Amino acid sequence: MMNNAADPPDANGNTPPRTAETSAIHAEGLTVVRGPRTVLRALDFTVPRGQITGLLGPSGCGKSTLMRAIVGTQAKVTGTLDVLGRPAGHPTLRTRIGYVTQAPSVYDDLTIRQNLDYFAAILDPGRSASERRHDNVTRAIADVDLTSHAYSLAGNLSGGQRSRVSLAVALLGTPELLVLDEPTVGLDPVLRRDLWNLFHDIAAGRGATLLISSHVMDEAERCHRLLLMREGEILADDTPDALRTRTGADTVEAAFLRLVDEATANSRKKETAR
Ligand SMILES: Nc1ncnc2c1ncn2[C@@H]1O[C@H](COP(=O)(O)OP(=O)(O)OP(=O)(O)O)[C@@H](O)[C@H]1O
Repeated sequence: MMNNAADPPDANGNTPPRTAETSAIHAEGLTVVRGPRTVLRALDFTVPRGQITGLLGPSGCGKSTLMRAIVGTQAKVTGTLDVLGRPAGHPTLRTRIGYVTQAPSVYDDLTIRQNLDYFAAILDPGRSASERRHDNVTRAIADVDLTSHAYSLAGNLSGGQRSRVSLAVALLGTPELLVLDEPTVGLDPVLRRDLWNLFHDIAAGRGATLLISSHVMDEAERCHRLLLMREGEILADDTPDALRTRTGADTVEAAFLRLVDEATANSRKKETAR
């Protein structure tokens, strides 16, 4: 069962601002079991609003599972997981969150505009909404800088353009939270840089919160905050600067490796003490 976090009054009896107002995501003791395995183990973390938080860690550490829990599509989730002030999976969150999975659903035999028209019709159905849908589709295509390709078949696009179509789909409902699962995978350095600039424009321009996973550590440097994961646990929840300072490392990658070594040494010590 998931429960909803409530903030207790402070020493003066005042109720502090609800976590929902200051954070986009708040987790306490978040645990996910998949098949026979506990894939996420009692995670505690907060993702602030209006910033880009990077979710980084090696393949298989549980990034996608965590994202699925946040967007409400993951089974066997226990602990507290609040998203935009509601328990994850709450029906009112559907239009407030944009989610792009690792295997984006872009139809190759439709144009960019037709792809977006299709998803807009699912999100905002009915004849009376057709003008609003048209405007939203035009805006989402412009947001990802694909206006000049709007009538190109998706099958003829480059990898970077396809990623931007998926992002446009996620932007259709003007979501407050964007959850992007490895959006830059397989892209060359120039396209990756362009996409990251776009993420920053979205965060700054709309005050949206972005949670972006990656296993490429140099992308960590582009985030406001980082959640570093390893084997279903969070190793660090901090800014890139604070992480480098705390570990005495020059890069986030080196900081991550030091934290991994520390965690391994600690678990060895615990095993020897048993
Ligand atoms: N249906 C399942 N049953 C059991 N275990 C699963 C299932 N799906 C995934 N897992 C395991 O859960 C762990 C976390 O998977 P997840 O996809 O969340 O990792 P990830 O960090 O997103 O990896 P990647 O970067 O490769 O996508 C992995 O060890 C995986 O083997």
